[in-house]
Amino acid sequence: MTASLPVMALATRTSPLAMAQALMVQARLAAAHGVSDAEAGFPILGLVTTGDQITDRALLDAGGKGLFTRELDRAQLDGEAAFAVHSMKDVPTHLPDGLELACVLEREDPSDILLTASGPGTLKSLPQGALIGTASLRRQAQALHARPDLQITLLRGNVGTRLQRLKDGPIAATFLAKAGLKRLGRPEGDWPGLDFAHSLPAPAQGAIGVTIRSDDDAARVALAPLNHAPTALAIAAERGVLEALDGSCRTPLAAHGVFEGDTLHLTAEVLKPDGSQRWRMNDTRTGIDTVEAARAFGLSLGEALRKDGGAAVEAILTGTGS
Ligand SMILES: NCc1[nH]cc(CCC(=O)O)c1CC(=O)O
Repeated sequence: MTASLPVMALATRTSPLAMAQALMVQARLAAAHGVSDAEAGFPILGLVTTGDQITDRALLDAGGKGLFTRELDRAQLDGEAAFAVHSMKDVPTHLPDGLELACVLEREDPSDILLTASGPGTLKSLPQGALIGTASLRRQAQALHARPDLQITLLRGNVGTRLQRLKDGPIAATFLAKAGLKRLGRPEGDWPGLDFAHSLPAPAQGAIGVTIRSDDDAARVALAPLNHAPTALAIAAERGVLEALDGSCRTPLAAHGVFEGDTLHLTAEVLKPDGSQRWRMNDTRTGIDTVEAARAFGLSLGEALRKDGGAAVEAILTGTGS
């Protein structure tokens, strides 16, 4: 490379996890293009998003999609940043006009872990009636499906805050994505992940993506060596499930895709928020090699699940169910 590469900024949220992820992308860009001063070639632009400023209520009550992405989108469209680095789990299925997903890094372990003050927990190991802190409808519903005796309360905040809350009581446990803990270099990142039988991850959990402006060919070319095709295809399928089943982030749903050889295995699930019912389906496809084909696979599995769930699932999707 490429003394000719223009300086291209990376927009990111300012949370410790978002910053760690932006630094990963920055380092990989610098390595891929032989840039010795990564921060000079690919400076990081930290932005506070609407979602970051909401701490006192469940995100689902805050309204609107893309609470964690809007300000990053704007920075890209305004030309302040060539790239925005995202946890793909937080990115709405439809990007704003003028932006596109240009690269997805190889996925980290997508599983959830159950954090307790005394170490790794499992849904089975929790005491009768234990109080779980979470802001995630999916995790709430999955926990209650496995353990109807559990109690749920709202808990948000970074890992340190949450650990302190667990120590203070009365909250016994909280769920976190293993990928985030690993990227923060926390020892809990090496704890065993929860079994997908009860704790199927959110669509795209564990995957980092980078968006660009659709007209920015230099940015697209710069990112190409960072893309991991099996991850990009797996999360496109998972996000297809999301697209078929949810417009609102108010649906407890999970999806996981993984390749075995050239066969993509996809599992999708919807639950009642109170965990009293769960619908799960899986399917496989061979030879999927475009994001469009992967999305179509996900859409079809999501639609099949929707059909299978009938009026009960429809009531959950429209928010009229319990
Ligand atoms: N909802 C916030 C969020 N978005 C992405 C991650 C973790 C990292 C990832 O999934 O890539 C987290 C934290 C968590 O759920 O524990």
